[in-house]
Amino acid sequence: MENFARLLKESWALVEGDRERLSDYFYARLFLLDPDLRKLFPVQMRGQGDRILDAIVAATQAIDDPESFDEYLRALGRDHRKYHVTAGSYATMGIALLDALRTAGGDGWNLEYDQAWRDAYAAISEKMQAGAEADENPPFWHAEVLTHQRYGPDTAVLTVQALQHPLPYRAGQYVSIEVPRYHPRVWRTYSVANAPNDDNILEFHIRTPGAGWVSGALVRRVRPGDLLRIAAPMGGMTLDRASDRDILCVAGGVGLAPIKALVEELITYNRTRWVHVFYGARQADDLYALTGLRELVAVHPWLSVTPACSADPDFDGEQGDISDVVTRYGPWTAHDCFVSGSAAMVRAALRALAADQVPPQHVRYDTFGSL
Ligand SMILES: NC(=O)C1=CN([C@@H]2O[C@H](COP(=O)(O)OP(=O)(O)OC[C@H]3O[C@@H](n4cnc5c(N)ncnc54)[C@H](O)[C@@H]3O)[C@@H](O)[C@H]2O)C=CC1
Repeated sequence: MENFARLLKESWALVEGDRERLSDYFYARLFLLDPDLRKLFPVQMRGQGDRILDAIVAATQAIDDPESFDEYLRALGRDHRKYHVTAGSYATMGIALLDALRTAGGDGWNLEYDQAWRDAYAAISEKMQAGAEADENPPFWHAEVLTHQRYGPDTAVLTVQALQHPLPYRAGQYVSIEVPRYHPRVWRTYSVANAPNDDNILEFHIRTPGAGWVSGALVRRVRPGDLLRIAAPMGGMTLDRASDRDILCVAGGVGLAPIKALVEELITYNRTRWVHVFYGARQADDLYALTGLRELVAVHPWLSVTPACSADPDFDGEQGDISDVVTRYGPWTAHDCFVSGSAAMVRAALRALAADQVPPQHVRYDTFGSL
């Protein structure tokens, strides 16, 4: 296993510097092998396009962590049902991937690398297909936008109702969303911001300072009554109900979404665990969810919320990056910890918790594949 993981990492180092070229080769080869697959993908591929390749690469890099690997891949397989991929498409993707790696790797590529990727892809696609086959839910849900609230130019909170079938998920998980009216076949992942409920209503917090295709449409264009599509829930940032440790939550910006869902789940049963939420944003105006959190603090004695601003000297509260603020309140050694935000923020928070000697198995986070 060690040698296998080493070969994958070594060979990836050879090609990762030019991911764009790898991606171009992969899709060119894929559509040449099976032109029918082209219609499953967005019109515009580059940059904004599909992320299948990213997902495969993230999985191969995680292969030395078999436990998370298994559930991650099964969930990815369930999620990929939204593309209507068949066993045949998995095989074609494998051929395209190997061809692309060989071409991008050039003279540095060798037979050992080839075999390692072939084996890795076989293991990955087998688990993905097993996950997909075992799933009794539809490949995606149609969902109607019920409410849409803007907070400043870049942020929106929306609620949607999944139609026709219940959408089972756990607090802390994320789903991918398509806005067919504006960007057909482009899917992006977002954490669900509320706990599961009988009405099949899901809340999402979206922020995008740039144009961001799906996020841009969700913040600026979508209106109540519009239809979205939502694929299978994924992610392991969920509560361990058997644990009696107190809880630390660290959220940066709209990374608050899954944390809010976890707090809502705790409201349904928690009486004994102290829950500390650290909520960071750049400016006070970006703390869009603070009022709602304070309302919860007022009625749940076990809950505390500490907001902080990293670029607002006038803010009457904690100053600095949220990871530094958390450190000031530690140690967190005996807590279950949940971290959610940008990849850089998650990295900083993980470093802070490691310095506090928090055992890694007590820390949960989802990075959607990129840390
Ligand atoms: N499950 C998850 O992990 C989720 C993650 N997200 C991600 O959260 C991010 C939120 O973005 P915005 O709302 O624009 O927030 P942002 O990027 O403005 O960051 C908010 C706060 O996070 C902290 N932070 C940011 N970069 C940091 C760094 N390098 N080191 C230490 N602390 C840092 C600071 O306290 C900052 O004020 C997005 O990247 C989004 O994809 C969003 C939802 C769920």
